[in-house]
Amino acid sequence: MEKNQVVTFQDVSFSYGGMPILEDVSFSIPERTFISIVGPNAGGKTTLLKLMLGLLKPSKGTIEVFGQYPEKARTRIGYMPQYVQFDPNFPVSVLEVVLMGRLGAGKGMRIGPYSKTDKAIALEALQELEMEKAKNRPFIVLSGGQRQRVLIARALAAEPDLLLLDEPTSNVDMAVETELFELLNSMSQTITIVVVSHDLGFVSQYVESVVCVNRQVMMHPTTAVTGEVISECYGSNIRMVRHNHKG
Ligand SMILES: Nc1ncnc2c1ncn2[C@@H]1O[C@H](COP(=O)(O)OP(=O)(O)OP(=O)(O)O)[C@@H](O)[C@H]1O
Repeated sequence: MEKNQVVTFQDVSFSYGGMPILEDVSFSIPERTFISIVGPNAGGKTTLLKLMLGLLKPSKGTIEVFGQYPEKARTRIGYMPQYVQFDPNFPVSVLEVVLMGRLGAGKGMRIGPYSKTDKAIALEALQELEMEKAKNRPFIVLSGGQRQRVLIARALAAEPDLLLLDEPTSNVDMAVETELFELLNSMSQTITIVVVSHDLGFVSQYVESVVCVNRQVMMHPTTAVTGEVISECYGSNIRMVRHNHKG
């Protein structure tokens, strides 16, 4: 059966001030897929996610998420940014960090105490990432990898239909990275997952398609990612790291 498109970019260009970052970008992401955005540093990967979230506006072209303007669809999106700062003088607990994911969930922003349902969903998300035992610990005392799991749990607590993760495994070891990608892979049976990664060799074992971002955007099924495609995406400055495929 033909899948619906969750994200559609049509002839999109974007500049920061006068500096062009993306030019005439057209691609779409079908529902219930697991894809990765790859490309060289400063190629525009984070910018692409911010456009999907409606945090940035294109200078040209149109973007639709779930058939709406991105900012209207935001309550259906879970987002884990690349960098998250927490004030060490404000020792928020792990559970409180995950509960923040409930603030934008459902019908829109709201202020007020968290409900029992919010707490149950936040705990479930922590369980999924095997971090429930740390729920009362201050977030700032966690290791980099543990923090990353908690931040993924926060994105999941929004019960998103589209999950955007910006370099979610940059601080975790290979075993945890593998576990996380297996979890994301199984979650992509029901929701759409987009992961920004530097490690094309690793993500190729899990994702169905890669979106190569380097001013232009090209989408390829993982099976069609050849050496030629890689050098087109990264230019000649690429050092490929080979990973052993499972099975
Ligand atoms: N707020 C901003 N103002 C001006 N320029 C910006 C801003 N944010 C990003 N840029 C520039 O836009 C370009 C693309 O940045 P972006 O963060 O999208 O790249 P990226 O592919 O995610 O990079 P990386 O792999 O290093 O995380 C870079 O040259 C960056 O310096």
